[in-house]
Amino acid sequence: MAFSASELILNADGSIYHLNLHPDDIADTIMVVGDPDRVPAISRHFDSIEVKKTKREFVTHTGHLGGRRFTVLSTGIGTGNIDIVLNELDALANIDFKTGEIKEAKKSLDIIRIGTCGGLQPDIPVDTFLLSKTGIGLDGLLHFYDCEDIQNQGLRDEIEAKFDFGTSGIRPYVVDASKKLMARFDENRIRFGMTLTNIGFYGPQGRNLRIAPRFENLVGSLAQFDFEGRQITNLEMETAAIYGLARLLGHQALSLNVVLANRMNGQFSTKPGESINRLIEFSLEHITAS
Ligand SMILES: O=P(O)(O)O[C@H]1O[C@H](CO)[C@@H](O)[C@H]1O
Ligand SMILES: O=c1cc[nH]c(=O)[nH]1
Repeated sequence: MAFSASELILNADGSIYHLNLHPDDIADTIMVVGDPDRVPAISRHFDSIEVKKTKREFVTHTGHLGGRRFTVLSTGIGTGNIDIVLNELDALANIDFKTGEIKEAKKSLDIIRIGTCGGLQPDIPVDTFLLSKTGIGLDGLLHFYDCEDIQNQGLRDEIEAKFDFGTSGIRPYVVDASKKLMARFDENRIRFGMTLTNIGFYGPQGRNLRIAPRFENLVGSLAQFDFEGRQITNLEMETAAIYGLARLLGHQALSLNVVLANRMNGQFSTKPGESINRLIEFSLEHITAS
């Protein structure tokens, strides 16, 4: 049955509502970044750029590099936007916009985040590259979907047992990265870790400028969590939702982040632009290797 106009929303030119893209505008490998300015910082490495489209914070460039087609797309900040981006990317890949029906043969996209984060462990210096083996979401997005079966349930149960979020209603969800994409980064220039995704940058990441966070020493207790020798390494605002929605929709996802803040020793990178450019070059080297 075809989707109604209120569910699969297309613009007058037939493009998808928020991303402003047509199905042909995206490649099968998509790099997602938070900051719209990071899109040209990546596409400047392409041999050619074929598509440039923008709507709100969603900037998309599609082009070729080393004979292969890639898309880079900005999500803006937060998991609310990830809900839009992942659902609309999947619609572009797997719904026929002419008939409004789901295609019989499904396409699986490779979705790779290239982002920034705060580090949680004292021995992970600023400017380190981190690959998220697992995303832990405290933001709640995934609970609006039937998500039990795709979770790392053992780790989720341990987190639920160790952290008491009281009557706040916060319920963690835990999803692993794509093993296929992770295998491309098996080398010692990037550290593998567990990433905690939350709904904000200040209180939800335990920062206290002028409003005291509800949970005292959230960052300290997250840093001390240990599950079979694995620790929570970093905090940011998208990874767990990307992992969860990608898995639910049948796509492969991986998140790579550079540490800009070390929350344990109070440091912030003195060269954030340079660090993110280094992560871009490192990521492209691996993403474009066949
Ligand atoms: O640099 P990006 O990719 O935006 O990622 C991080 O930076 C933003 C906060 O400053 C959040 O989106 C967080 O996840
Ligand atoms: O501390 C930080 C740094 C970058 N991005 C985040 O979400 N948190």
